Amino acid sequence: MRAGQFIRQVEGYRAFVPAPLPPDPPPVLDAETINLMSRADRALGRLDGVTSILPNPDLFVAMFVRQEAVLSSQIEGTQSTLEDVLQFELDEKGADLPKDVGEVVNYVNAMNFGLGRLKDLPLCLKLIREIHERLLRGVRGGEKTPGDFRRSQNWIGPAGCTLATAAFVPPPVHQMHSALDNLEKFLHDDETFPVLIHCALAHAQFETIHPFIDGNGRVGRLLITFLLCQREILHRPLLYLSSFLKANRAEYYDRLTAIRQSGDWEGWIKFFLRGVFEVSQAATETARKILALREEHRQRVKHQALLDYLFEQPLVSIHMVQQRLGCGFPTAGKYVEQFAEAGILRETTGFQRNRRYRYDPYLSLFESPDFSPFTRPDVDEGDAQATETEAGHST
Ligand SMILES: Nc1ncnc2c1ncn2[C@@H]1O[C@H](COP(=O)(O)OP(=O)(O)OP(=O)(O)O)[C@@H](O)[C@H]1O
Repeated sequence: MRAGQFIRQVEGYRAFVPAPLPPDPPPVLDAETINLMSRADRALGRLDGVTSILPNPDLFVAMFVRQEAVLSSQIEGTQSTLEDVLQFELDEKGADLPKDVGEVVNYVNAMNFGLGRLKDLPLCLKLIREIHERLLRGVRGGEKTPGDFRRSQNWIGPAGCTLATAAFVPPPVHQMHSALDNLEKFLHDDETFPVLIHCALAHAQFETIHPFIDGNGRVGRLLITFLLCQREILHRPLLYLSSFLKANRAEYYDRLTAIRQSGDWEGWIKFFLRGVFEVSQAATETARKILALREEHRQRVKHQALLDYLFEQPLVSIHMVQQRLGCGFPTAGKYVEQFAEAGILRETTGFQRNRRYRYDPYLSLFESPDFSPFTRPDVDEGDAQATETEAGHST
């Protein structure tokens, strides 16, 4: 078959062994696909463009990465919010924080680590393992050999299913290694396909290989962003598909399944391109709103360095402001008070000491439905039940 073969194992179950990439015959790029690709390319270009005109783009990337990390961990129904993550960064001892906030913080660290490594290492299996190690260190799945490819058979399916009843059994370990070697070669091939098709193929193949006991979804999504940055399509890591994949989870899983069952690479590619377009549009819109907000608030306050800092860290204490601005505590307190009077900061504790302030207008941009506009009434948590999967592994 075009995408690979289901091979019966001596134990009785059937594992899927993917065919090497690129697909043979290659994906048919019909008129619809070419249109979708052109729309997605343009939207990505606009996103890259809008960030390049921001006075200090790195300030904004940080919020996108945090938001992505929250959404990414919520794909498996975890509970962190963006505010939890910011709170954690403010004070690691926050008592009421959900346990999985560590998972989100790891995601941010893994993203930054990977981007740093890409400066001197191509996207390869070694780097993928290093990213996985950082992603799972001390969190959900952390007991499952962070940084190591699996040494046993795993499977995907409804909670409690077995190898025999799994929705999907990835390749056995031996074939997994050959498939990974082929994927690595494919990652280095920047000539055969337009970059977005290349990303679509690489992501799906990675999920099919499922080379880790846990964390395959998170690493597979990071792969897309890393590929786009490495190929300099994006100059900053500003495309995150988690919100789209979460909102369309049932279709996402069905499209991956259709590649294996009927070799339908084309359907997957269209779905992926639609995601890139929608996510890029939404991110561009948010970047524009942030830019407008910044301009508006620049008029209201004198201390621009503090304003810049708030775009990076929208929950602050006076102590943090003092450290960042390198001024005395009373001076920092005075600036913060001015920002509160200007309606930019809001005190959240009600205490006299150890006060915390929140940059409400900025955070609300990330909380608004426009930021993740993909949730549809027909694709909610309940709806995903039929196809929701959980990875398992033999011991
Ligand atoms: N039927 C399926 N066929 C192929 N891949 C699937 C299927 N169902 C789920 N997947 C992939 O497996 C991923 C989940 O794998 P795993 O649990 O190892 O990753 P995770 O990072 O822990 O979870 P998540 O992606 O939910 O955050 C999904 O994100 C999806 O990419």
